[in-house]
Amino acid sequence: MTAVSIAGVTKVFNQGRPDEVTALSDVDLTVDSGQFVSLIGPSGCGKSTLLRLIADLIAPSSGTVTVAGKPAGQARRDQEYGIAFQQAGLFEWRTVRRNVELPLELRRIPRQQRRERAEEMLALVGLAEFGGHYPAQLSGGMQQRVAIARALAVHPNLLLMDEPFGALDEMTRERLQTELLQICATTGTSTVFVTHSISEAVFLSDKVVVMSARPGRITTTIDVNFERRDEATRQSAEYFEVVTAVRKALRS
Ligand SMILES: Nc1ncnc2c1ncn2[C@@H]1O[C@H](COP(=O)(O)OP(=O)(O)OP(=O)(O)O)[C@@H](O)[C@H]1O
Repeated sequence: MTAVSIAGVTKVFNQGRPDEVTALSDVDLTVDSGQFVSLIGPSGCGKSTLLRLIADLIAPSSGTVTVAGKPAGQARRDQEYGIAFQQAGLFEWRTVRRNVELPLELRRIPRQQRRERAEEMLALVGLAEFGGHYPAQLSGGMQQRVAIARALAVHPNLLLMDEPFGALDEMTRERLQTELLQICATTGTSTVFVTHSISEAVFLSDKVVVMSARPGRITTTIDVNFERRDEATRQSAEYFEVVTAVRKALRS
């Protein structure tokens, strides 16, 4: 089963105006079910634009975007995906639990069921004790975990993440990477993950998609087949080999 299929997609902003920008040109990408795919490339190469097209927050100028076998707009209406961005984007006046419940409220899920699902998701991200806290009482890493719990609350088949760990220190970031992999393995969620970090992309992904700027294109796709992904992986020769391959692809 294919989670995301992008075929011949071009995105031009401000078409026909002096400030016209071709953000993406003729992009093809397939994300298989359960696969973890990272998008990496220089600033302005269209990573966020590609993610926003998958989420149907913007429409392509040409080409097609299919999510879970449906046109992207239908997939959005059916809430086939969850989104987490660099800023956790929590509502300060809502408790952690009620932040996680929000997408369920929007779906008109009954209160009891909402509460149970929120507790389940908070346990999954290791925050079972913090449901009654307010976001300001949590560290940045904990807030990011709440955002992930919220994105997963509707049990989406697809998770879209735009530099979700960008604002975190290195140690917290590595811990959350490991947690995210465990969550994806437990839930079978497919993930499209935007990052600037080569090491993060390599550690997390089944496939690293390298992009170039002006116009944004996919230049190289690197498959990653580690048997395990743990602290030892980060020290292994095969890990450094893939890191080097991605770095070379980014340079060329
Ligand atoms: N709404 C918009 N209107 C006009 N131009 C836009 C819009 N959104 C993005 N762009 C342009 O499209 C190009 C790609 O932007 P995008 O944000 O996708 O890049 P990115 O790879 O995610 O960058 P970064 O790594 O810096 O976050 C850039 O040149 C940007 O200026």
